[in-house]
Amino acid sequence: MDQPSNASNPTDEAGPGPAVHFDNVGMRYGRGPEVLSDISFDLPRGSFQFLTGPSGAGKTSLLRLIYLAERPSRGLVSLFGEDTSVMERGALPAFRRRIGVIFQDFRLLQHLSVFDNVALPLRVAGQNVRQYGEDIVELLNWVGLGHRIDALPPTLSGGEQQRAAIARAVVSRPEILIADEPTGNVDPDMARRLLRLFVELNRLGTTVLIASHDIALIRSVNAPVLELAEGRLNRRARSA
Ligand SMILES: Nc1ncnc2c1ncn2[C@@H]1O[C@H](COP(=O)(O)OP(=O)(O)OP(=O)(O)O)[C@@H](O)[C@H]1O
Repeated sequence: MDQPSNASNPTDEAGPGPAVHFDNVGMRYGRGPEVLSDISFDLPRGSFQFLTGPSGAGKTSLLRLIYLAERPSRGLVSLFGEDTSVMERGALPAFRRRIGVIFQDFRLLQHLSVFDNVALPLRVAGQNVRQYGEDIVELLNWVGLGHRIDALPPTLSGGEQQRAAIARAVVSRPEILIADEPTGNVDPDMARRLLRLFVELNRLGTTVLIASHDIALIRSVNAPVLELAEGRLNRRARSA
């Protein structure tokens, strides 16, 4: 069984507070009903946790709150000890750059090659991509895309697009990685390989939260499981 760090493991930009803190959070879309209610949990810096629950339970909505794509309708969401409700709009892009996200719909830029999609977070951070060329190729080999480096996303299978999105999310070693069903389109062997990548990233200090329905995947790592049901959280130390 893989053993993530789950220890407080501050990064260079460590300040006070956990990587993610939710206190009594509620969320609704527009004027609709609450899709998340009374959500309280912490992701300590350097921890690794799963988020599970049936379809419609609110997993994606919770990840969207962490990524600052949505605001809570009540309660407190703080990142790295900062209350997100008082963050100025102009500060959001810099915060988002500290978070690697694997979306369910991948969100690759269709006109850029696999390599350039994966290099994008480094470019945005002002890094010299040439310097990282070999690392990017190595990462693409690890996720089984070594032969598709120059391909455009519309020519890739769903599983290949998902792996390119994963490589893009981890390439800059973000402080937080949130992943929405990151192994939903790959076979069990590749799922285990991708999980090893997340565990390794966690060992290097990244706080990881993975939303997944995949019980076998969850059981293969010794990590806490946050379980959502109808927008509310039941915490379990481990999956059953
Ligand atoms: N943009 C939206 N506008 C209105 N309601 C939404 C929106 N997105 C999600 N919802 C609703 O919020 C609830 C939680 O959805 P969410 O996508 O967060 O669940 P989930 O656990 O991620 O589901 P799945 O496992 O199927 O991806 C559902 O009732 C859903 O219909």
